[in-house]
Order: sequence, then structure tokens, then C-alpha cells
Amino acid sequence: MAVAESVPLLMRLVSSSVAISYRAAKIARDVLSKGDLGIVEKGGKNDLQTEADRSAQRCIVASLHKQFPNIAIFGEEELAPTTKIPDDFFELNFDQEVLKHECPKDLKDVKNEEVVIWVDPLDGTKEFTEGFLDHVTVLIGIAVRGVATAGIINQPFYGYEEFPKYGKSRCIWGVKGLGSYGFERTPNLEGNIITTTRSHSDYTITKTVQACEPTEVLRVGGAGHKVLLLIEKKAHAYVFASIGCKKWDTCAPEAILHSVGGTLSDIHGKPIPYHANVVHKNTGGVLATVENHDWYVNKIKDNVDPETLAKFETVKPAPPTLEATLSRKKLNVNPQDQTDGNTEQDSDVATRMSRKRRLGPDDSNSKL
Ligand SMILES: Nc1ncnc2c1ncn2[C@@H]1O[C@H](COP(=O)(O)O)[C@@H](O)[C@H]1OP(=O)(O)O
Ligand SMILES: [Mg+2]
Ligand SMILES: [Mg+2]
Ligand SMILES: [Mg+2]
Repeated sequence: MAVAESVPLLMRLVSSSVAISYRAAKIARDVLSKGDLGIVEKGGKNDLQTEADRSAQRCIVASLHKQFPNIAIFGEEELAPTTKIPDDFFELNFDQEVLKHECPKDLKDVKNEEVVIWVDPLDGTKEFTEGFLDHVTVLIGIAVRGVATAGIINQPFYGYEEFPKYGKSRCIWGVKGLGSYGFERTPNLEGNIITTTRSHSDYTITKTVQACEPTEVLRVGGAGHKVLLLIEKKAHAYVFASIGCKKWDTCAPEAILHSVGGTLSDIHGKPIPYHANVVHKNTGGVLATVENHDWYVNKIKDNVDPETLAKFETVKPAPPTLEATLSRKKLNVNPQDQTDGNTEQDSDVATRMSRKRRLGPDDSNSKL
């Protein structure tokens, strides 16, 4: 169903992204049902890509781009430019529940050029390949003026252990200043439960978790999944002293967490920027909490040695280069991008959008 142009851009984006996230989740479920995951090692055995990652990204980027051709989109996966996108990868409907909500006043006039969308087509890929299906999420993060502002987390296999045929897909979405929807919170949680990585752990990560004096540590996969544990009050904090998470891992979770009063920052408590030209790795690590954020920041500061802490610093975005401005302009005005069919051009656009990151200023430094 179409949506009136009078609806603020941000709410149209969220409404469309919720619908698209269900389509992407279905794609991930279909890949699993067929049984051939098509696993590729991108950077060793803990940095994988599957057919679900590839197809879900094509679905999300192509669908968003078709409806919002002037908005910058960054997807995690680098995809071959010539693939034709199947008809059923395009989701052009809008979620009507989202549209029942009023856009927060300060976000009513958001413009295309102020928005950057960060897409993680499948978060928790390693766990997906190992059958920890509830760790897997589809993440669409919407940043406005460099701030994580709205987020969509779709859990394609929610309740997979209780329900036959891999559970069902559920969608949690939130907008800063409006709130988050699609989940229930347990009223209270005792102790100091800390969640962290299951598949990317090292000495520094473990030491930093210990610095926060946990009563229990939940080692689970996925950035989206761990923030779901926070908002559902199954954990108090998510501590990840590593540069392994990227902007598409944290943008959607951060917006949703903020909209329920929580905080997601680097491990020093500093904000993570989400501008189009930012370094993709979260070089300052990740610290997320539902409340008492400063308490965790101080525990890390007081209990982790300064040399280790100094390795984590959030890189501020560089001023946009002339090349970046021109390529963005080109991307926005190319009339071929406005085609109606799901042609090769659409797939090229989708891929170009997701490849833009290879051309960004951050990639001059391969460590970032
Ligand atoms: N060292 C790493 N290499 C690749 N991806 C990482 C790394 N560390 C974290 N990630 C990404 O951040 C997510 C959260 O980390 P973790 O599961 O270790 O807590 C991972 O699921 C993965 O996202 P993705 O699965 O989308 O590639
Ligand atoms: Mg990955
Ligand atoms: Mg991820
Ligand atoms: Mg991913």
C-alpha cells in the first residue's frame, strides 16, 4: 500500500523498512529451509557470508533504493555488480502500524541528504551457520545528521526452539523521541548480568567484561540480539572492547535502545558517529546499557589498564571530500536510477550503494 507524501520522510522510511525487514527475514528462512547456506569465508572462519546475507542485502538495498533513490545506503556485504535481482526480493509496501504513530516534532522536516541508512542484512552470521538461530537478526539503522535515530531489528527465527519449523519472524522498531515497539520487557532483573561476544572473544574483551564486576556473563552472538537482551531486561549491559563491530551492527540497535532510555556508546562513553563518510569499524569498541551507563564507563576506566584503553578510540568523520560529494551527487541525479522494473540497473544501483564503502575515505586505512 502506498503512503502519502505528507507523511514525514522519517516515518515513511521506518514504515518501509519494517515491511522490508520481514521480506529479508523470509529470505533468510527460505535459505535455511533449502539447506544450502552457501558459506564463504570473507576474513577467516569467524567472518563469514552466506546466501542469506547476500540475498537479504540485495532485497533490502534494492527495495529501499527504489523508493528512496536520493538517500545514501551502506550495506555490509560487497556483492557482484551483475546479478539480476528476483522480483520477489522487492518489497514496496509500507507497514501500516508504524504510520499510526506521530513523528516526533524535531524529526518532521528531516531531508534526504541528512539521512544515511546502515544495513546489516544478517547479524550473527557465524551463529546462523552453527544453528544458534535466535542470535540472528536483520538490522536497518537510520541515522539523521550522523546520529542513530531510528532502528529496525527483525529476528527471523524468534522462538525457534519452542515452535516447529524455525520459530517465526518478529520485528522490533523504534524512533528516538517516540519509543520502541514489538517486544515486552520483564519488570525487574537482579544482579549485574553482562552480555558479550560468543564467537569473537579475546583476552581484552574478557578483562573488560570482568572490570564491570558481572554476577553472570551471557556469551551470545550478534549485536542486534544482545541489544534485544538489554531492552527485554534479560541483561544489564553489553560490553565489547573490540573493533570488530561496524556501523551497520550498531546503528539500528543504538536507536532502539535510546528510544527506551538506554545508551549505546564506545567503551569510554563517547558517542558513535554515523555520517556517510565515517570509518566503518567501531574503533572505540561498544558499551550498551539500559541504565547506569556512567557506572560501567567508570568501572572500565578504573579497572582496565590505560595502555589497553588507549587502543580504543572513536574516529570522528573527516570533512567530506570533493570526490565523495561528486559521487553522491551523481548517485542522486542519475535518471537511470529511477527505472520501474527490477532490471540489471537496479541491481547495479544496489551494489553500487553497498560498494560505496570501498570508495570511502576510511578505506585508505585497511586496519579500520
Ligand atoms: N572480529 C569480527 N569479525 C567480523 N565481524 C565481527 C567481528 N566482531 C564482531 N563482528 C560483527 O558484529 C556482530 C556482533 O559480534 P559478536 O557476535 O561477536 O558479539 C557479529 O555478529 C558480526 O556481525 P555479522 O554477523 O553481521 O558479520
Ligand atoms: Mg559479517
Ligand atoms: Mg553484524
Ligand atoms: Mg552481517
